[in-house]
Amino acid sequence: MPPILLLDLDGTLVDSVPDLLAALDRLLVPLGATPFTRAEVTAMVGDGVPALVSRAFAARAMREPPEAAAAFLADYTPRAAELTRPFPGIAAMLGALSDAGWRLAVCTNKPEAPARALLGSLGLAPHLAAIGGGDSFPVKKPDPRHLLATLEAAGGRAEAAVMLGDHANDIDAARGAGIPAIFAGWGYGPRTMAADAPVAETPESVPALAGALLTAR
Ligand SMILES: O=C(O)COP(=O)(O)O
Ligand SMILES: [Mg+2]
Repeated sequence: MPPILLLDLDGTLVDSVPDLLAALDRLLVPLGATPFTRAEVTAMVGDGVPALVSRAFAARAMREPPEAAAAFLADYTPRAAELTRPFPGIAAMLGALSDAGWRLAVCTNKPEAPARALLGSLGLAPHLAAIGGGDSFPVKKPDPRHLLATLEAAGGRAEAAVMLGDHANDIDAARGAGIPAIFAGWGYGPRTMAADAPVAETPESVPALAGALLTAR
């Protein structure tokens, strides 16, 4: 059984805020909202698309139409990779982990369709044994069962797994699943979200840190 690294997507593998911001502007500006800033949207990411859309309407003190999240998703999904790119060092990190014998899987609160579209467009999908989206299972992070279901889909076991993420949802889900976590210091979450998890300052430092967490178990 190879070790498996569970990877968060938004704010960990990719800088997706530019496309999320553009899609929010396409939805809300025609309704009268002022455009969003990067800092605003960065703070709204982490709990999936319905939460993102609700937070955006709330931030502009606007009533959210019932079909808003579905409209956002229909527009965003085919355009999720227009401005979104992997953070510097991510491709090399995935290559180094594969070379070191790690199996890789994405566990994201982003819905599965845009997650797959994005990972495919950016050429990252071939590295992955599974993609567990925010709507792939009945639960999502911080529920530990989202990690465990993704692990099962990837053919991994919690005893040989490590989680890498940039949000309290990632750290809490990993703790609940009994899986050691690494906090992505380059991502969107403030450092306080790391809680007691070790912080990787760069993707380059992840393979050694993940290896140390695995052998420390
Ligand atoms: O879509 C979100 O809000 C967060 O996605 P993530 O779990 O990949 O960070
Ligand atoms: Mg994230």
